[in-house]
Amino acid sequence: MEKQPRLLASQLLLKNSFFEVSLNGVLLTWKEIPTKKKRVSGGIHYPFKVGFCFPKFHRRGKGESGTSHSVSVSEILAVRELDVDSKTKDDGRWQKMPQKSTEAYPYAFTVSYVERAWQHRWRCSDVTFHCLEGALCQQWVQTIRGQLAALTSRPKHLLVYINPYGGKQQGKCIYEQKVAPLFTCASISTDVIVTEHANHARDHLRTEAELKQYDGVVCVGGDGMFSEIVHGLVSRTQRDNGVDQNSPEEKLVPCTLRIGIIPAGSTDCICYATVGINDPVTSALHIIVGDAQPMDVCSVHHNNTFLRYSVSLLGYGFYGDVLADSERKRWMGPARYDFSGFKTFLTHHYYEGTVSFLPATDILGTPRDKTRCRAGCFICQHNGQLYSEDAPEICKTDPDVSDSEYEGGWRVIRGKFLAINAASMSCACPRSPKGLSPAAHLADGTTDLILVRKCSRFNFLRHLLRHTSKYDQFDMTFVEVHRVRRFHFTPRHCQSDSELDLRENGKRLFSQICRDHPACSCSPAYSSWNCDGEILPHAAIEVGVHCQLIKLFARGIEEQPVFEDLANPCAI
Ligand SMILES: CCCCCCCCCCCCC/C=C/[C@@H](O)[C@H](COP(=O)(O)O)NC(C)=O
Ligand SMILES: Nc1ncnc2c1ncn2[C@@H]1O[C@H](COP(=O)(O)OP(=O)(O)O)[C@@H](O)[C@H]1O
Ligand SMILES: [Ca+2]
Repeated sequence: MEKQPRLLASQLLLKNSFFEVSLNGVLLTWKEIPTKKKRVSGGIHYPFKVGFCFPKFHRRGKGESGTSHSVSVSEILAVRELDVDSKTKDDGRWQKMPQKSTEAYPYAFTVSYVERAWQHRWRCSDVTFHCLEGALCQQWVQTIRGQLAALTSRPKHLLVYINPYGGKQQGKCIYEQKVAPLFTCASISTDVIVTEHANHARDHLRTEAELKQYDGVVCVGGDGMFSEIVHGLVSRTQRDNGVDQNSPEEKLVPCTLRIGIIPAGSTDCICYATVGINDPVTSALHIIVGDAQPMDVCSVHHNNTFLRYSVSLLGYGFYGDVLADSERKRWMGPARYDFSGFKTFLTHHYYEGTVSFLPATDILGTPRDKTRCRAGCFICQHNGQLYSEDAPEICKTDPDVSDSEYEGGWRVIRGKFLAINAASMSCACPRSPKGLSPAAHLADGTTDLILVRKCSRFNFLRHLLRHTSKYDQFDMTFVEVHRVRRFHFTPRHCQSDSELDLRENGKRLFSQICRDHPACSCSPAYSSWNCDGEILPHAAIEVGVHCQLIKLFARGIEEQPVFEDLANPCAI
């Protein structure tokens, strides 16, 4: 096969203007040639001259010499030659072209590329260049294709799971109308499974799927569906490597396949916090360009028995109660969380228990930082390396808290809590764009443990509302936050091993008591844990963070200085 040059430059026609079009292996650039200088090079290409430095991302500008655009080759989705025969056809696109141009420049190719739109959205744009000669047109197509083929991080074959009942039950339609056409455009082949029941995707991944043939797994659904994929992939990887998930101390083996999330759920917090928006087209484009974002995963155990993994929120008290209540209202769709949230806020239950945790003192960053985890995050890179070197788990003690004790580097806090939340990442979502722990990191090997102690309804409301404003939700006397590597929780009235199953017995018991005593303002002894949108069957749990156990087709939220909220920490 003829070797294609890496550098290519020609004068080509775009709409009704001539452009200097060049490709240098990194960027495709087209720059308008001022009208009076318009001429046709007749397809001669010449060595590319780099006279100025292009910015990293696609950019459009208008200088004295006309508009100029540049697109990173890594963000080109596809290139296709326009069929010469079709050019004579009477289709709308060609009708808009002046007759003279189409006749004079009968060969054309179209480049589809990523364009950045508002609020972290990505869109697919097309640009069509017209040439005088077929050979030149083909050379452009071949050269661009060659450079795309050299991008080894791009997936070619994907396994797709669709939850048809997630969110507003639009999963199938979203995939077919918005995502599949983009995959086809980028020559990605897929095997699609529409799930027939809960845990279908998890069990298929864990036992049946022939994973070797795929470059990634895509889930179309919400956080619960993503959680299924994580459980399937992580369990499969541990089984294949002979690792016992039941041992809380075991170091888990990272998964090699990346996971893509096409948001079609109710909260979509994992998608939102890793891409910056819950938008199916944006997510599809991140998959196509082959992005990779490592992520921490928490393992949750009860008495040395594995319960579940968590990637976003582990919440006891408020968020556990919201989830437990909302599960009975699935028919409401995403609005069930607003309804149950309001109801749970009014019940204002607190729960007694002991939280012990191993602070992550040997890392960069704290939960009160003003800096945020963003694309290319330095803290995640730094702490990730720290963990990969098997750093010893020795932590300094902090002598500053009256009701806490130290036990071998662990801190122990007993109290009455309205909420205990562990956020392994910010948990930003459309309801709270800054999230439960705005400074948490996606891949630093820690989780932010937020303890909200018993306080008045008014104060709790202030705390909740601060999740939706620029004010610091941790800057309140009844709230504390710790960046930890492990933690345990034991409810005060903890039962022995043959402990009651919370869902079956505990809830019934306490709701019964309260129904029998409607005037009683006491709180039930147990809440439940909300683990990425699933209820855990036990209240007493042990949690450990596994640094960068999985990878997503994402890159973290890209900086957008214009939209950045430089929060003023003044309290209301
Ligand atoms: C009175 C105003 C209150 C505003 C409080 C806003 C805080 C919102 C923070 C939400 C953090 C959600 C973390 C993600 C949890 C998901 O895993 C879970 C399951 O999501 P899914 O149904 O699978 O999409 N959703 C919920 C609400 O528990
Ligand atoms: N075909 C199916 N039928 C019923 N439940 C399913 C199906 N596929 C997946 N699920 C379950 O639906 C739950 C919610 O899915 P998810 O996609 O997260 O939507 P939502 O964000 O609305 O909760 C998940 O726990 C998942 O296990
Ligand atoms: Ca983390």
